Amino acid sequence: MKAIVVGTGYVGLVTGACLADVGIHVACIDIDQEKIDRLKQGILPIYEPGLEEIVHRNAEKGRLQFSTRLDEHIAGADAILIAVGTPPDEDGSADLKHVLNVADEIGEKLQDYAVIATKSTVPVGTSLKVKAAVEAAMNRRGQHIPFDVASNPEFLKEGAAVRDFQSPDRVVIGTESERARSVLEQLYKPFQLNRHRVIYMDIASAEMTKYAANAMLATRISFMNDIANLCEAVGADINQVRSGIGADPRIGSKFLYAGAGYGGSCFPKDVKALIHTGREHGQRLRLLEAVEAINNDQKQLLFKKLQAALGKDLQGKQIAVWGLAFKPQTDDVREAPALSLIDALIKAGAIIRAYDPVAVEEACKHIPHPVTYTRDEYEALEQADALLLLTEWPEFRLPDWERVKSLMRRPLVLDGRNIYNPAQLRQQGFEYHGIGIPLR
Ligand SMILES: NC(=O)c1ccc[n+]([C@@H]2O[C@H](COP(=O)([O-])OP(=O)(O)OC[C@H]3O[C@@H](n4cnc5c(N)ncnc54)[C@H](O)[C@@H]3O)[C@@H](O)[C@H]2O)c1
Ligand SMILES: O=c1ccn([C@@H]2O[C@H](COP(=O)(O)OP(=O)(O)O[C@H]3O[C@H](CO)[C@@H](O)[C@H](O)[C@H]3O)[C@@H](O)[C@H]2O)c(=O)[nH]1
Repeated sequence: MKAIVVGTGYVGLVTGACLADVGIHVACIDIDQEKIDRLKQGILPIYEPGLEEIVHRNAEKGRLQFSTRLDEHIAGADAILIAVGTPPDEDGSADLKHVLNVADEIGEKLQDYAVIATKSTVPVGTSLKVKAAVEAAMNRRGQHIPFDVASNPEFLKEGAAVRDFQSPDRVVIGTESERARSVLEQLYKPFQLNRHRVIYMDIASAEMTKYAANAMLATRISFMNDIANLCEAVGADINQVRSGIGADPRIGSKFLYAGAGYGGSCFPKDVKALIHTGREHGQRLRLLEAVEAINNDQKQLLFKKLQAALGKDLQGKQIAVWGLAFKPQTDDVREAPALSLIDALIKAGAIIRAYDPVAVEEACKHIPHPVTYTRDEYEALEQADALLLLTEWPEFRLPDWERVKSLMRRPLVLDGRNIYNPAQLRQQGFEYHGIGIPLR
């Protein structure tokens, strides 16, 4: 089989590499010449556990190619997967220009039958727009090559992307064509070894499934953050409450962690886009409006906690930040709580020393302010008035607390991911604040 993946970012590169790894011939296409040149030299644009080895192995075998030229690879492709970005437009809607540009290019270059499947997260109706754009481009060149469109949303999580792709909970395929269904069935067949389910549905439902899944997960997080803040006010402990409710199989124990708010390239943008779709159709999604508002507040919660502990004026205060990525095991800082918090702190006159095991390079691109990035977590603590833990990297879990205390000016710990034991830290002389953890 031969597949083309257009867009070689988090989704495209993981998809291309994992498909090549089961023997499919894959060409990963991107418009970013530098990204493609580096990939050809074996340099990956992202940090994702396990990915580099798969890319290198399959590139060496010649099964995985990288190019900016769709026309040079399109002949004989059974499936063309669109995996370009769909960033939020000014009004919150998903910007489809990259997806439709790709559709247009496919229409110009297609030589024989292929299934054109959209893996990007796109609003209901986009696959039909893709179809129309491909047809329009073919009309312009006066040729009619048969093709089908399908919606094939991706559910991988960053930091566990390879595992999620190779062993998915489900693969959703939305198509109205038997031929397309059979091509995509073949494409994903090698992964059925991993007990996953392929769920077929109509195109609109597949497109909606992706947004509904992310919106549901974001809702759980905002719900827990709201309850956490109440726990703190009434003297209850969100961690104990989480264990208590998560034991009910109707609720389940996953995705119930209170914290400094959800970030990443998906939840914030997809919740926004779904709210926008609702408005467009006269169906206000009031629950999701609240989910978004709670999350925006939650991202500033540690700022308020810091002011409560150190006083309103943060001018000249030295703040150590542990973790910049929006979650562990990734270098992605898009919409990371660390970004908005550092912005607010610097505007308030605070001085930041930050450490992250892999995300510093990305953070530098996104944080316009002067921040001192340190070589390890201890260096960030020198003369600090407070430590903010923002990403639960494994290496932050068991620090040498005596050393931490000796380096800091004031032993104040604000744990934005609830990874530390409050009683133990308080016993060791720290002032500890978590999210939804009683003050004493
Ligand atoms: N990142 C995730 O964890 C994740 C998971 C599931 C779904 N998604 C969705 O998948 C889509 C892609 O997300 P991502 O994080 O991989 O994006 P990304 O920004 O990492 O990568 C997108 C790539 O597309 C390329 N591109 C843009 N226009 C192009 C064109 N016309 N031709 C060829 N390449 C082009 C860009 O240069 C970039 O390399 C989005 O819709 C996102 O919502 C993302
Ligand atoms: O209990 C939890 C779980 C997660 N988070 C936060 O939620 C954000 C998103 O985490 P996660 O979902 O693990 O990462 P993503 O890589 O953004 O993955 C989500 O977004 C992808 C893109 O659409 C989907 O494919 C995935 O299924 C979906 O989990 C991060 O900031 C986490 O810190 C919490 O605060 N509490």
